[in-house]
Amino acid sequence: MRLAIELGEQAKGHTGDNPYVGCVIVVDGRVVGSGYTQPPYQPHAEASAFLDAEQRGHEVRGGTLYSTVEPCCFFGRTPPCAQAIIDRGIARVVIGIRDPHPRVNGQGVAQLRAAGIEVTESVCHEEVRSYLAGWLSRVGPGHG
Ligand SMILES: Nc1c(N[C@@H]2O[C@H](COP(=O)(O)O)[C@@H](O)[C@H]2O)[nH]c(=O)[nH]c1=O
Repeated sequence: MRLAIELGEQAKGHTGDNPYVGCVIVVDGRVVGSGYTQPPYQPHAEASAFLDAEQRGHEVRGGTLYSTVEPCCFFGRTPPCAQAIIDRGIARVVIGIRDPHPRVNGQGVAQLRAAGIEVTESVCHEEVRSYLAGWLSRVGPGHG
């Protein structure tokens, strides 16, 4: 998760109204892909990490995906990350904080769990809240 936070920090200032999320995919104790949120209309952190793994020729099936923020679960400017995670056969998802967006806010986690994926929440959540403080203050107090 600390590596995901470092990656997310790299996107700060380049994601418009979106959170600057970082994502790392691990298979058998090895990082097989990683990424961070691209500018609006371009891949989210999870999609970037999947692309990275693909480009490096690494299999992600059965792996653990770490994301600083709960994966989105609706079609916005990009397709839903939760569905991509399910489709790719990820076995476990670890998140820092929930996405306070009214169309996500726990529904991304619920969708993953309904698909049989183990979800662990609130990992390094204080560090995540701290690096995302700018975005959290824009989306409102008490969120995440
Ligand atoms: N940047 C980011 C997320 N951002 C979230 O995605 C939603 C906006 O989607 P869109 O209009 O497609 O950009 C909104 O809920 C926002 O908080 N979600 C993620 O899974 N990963 C990411 O890297």
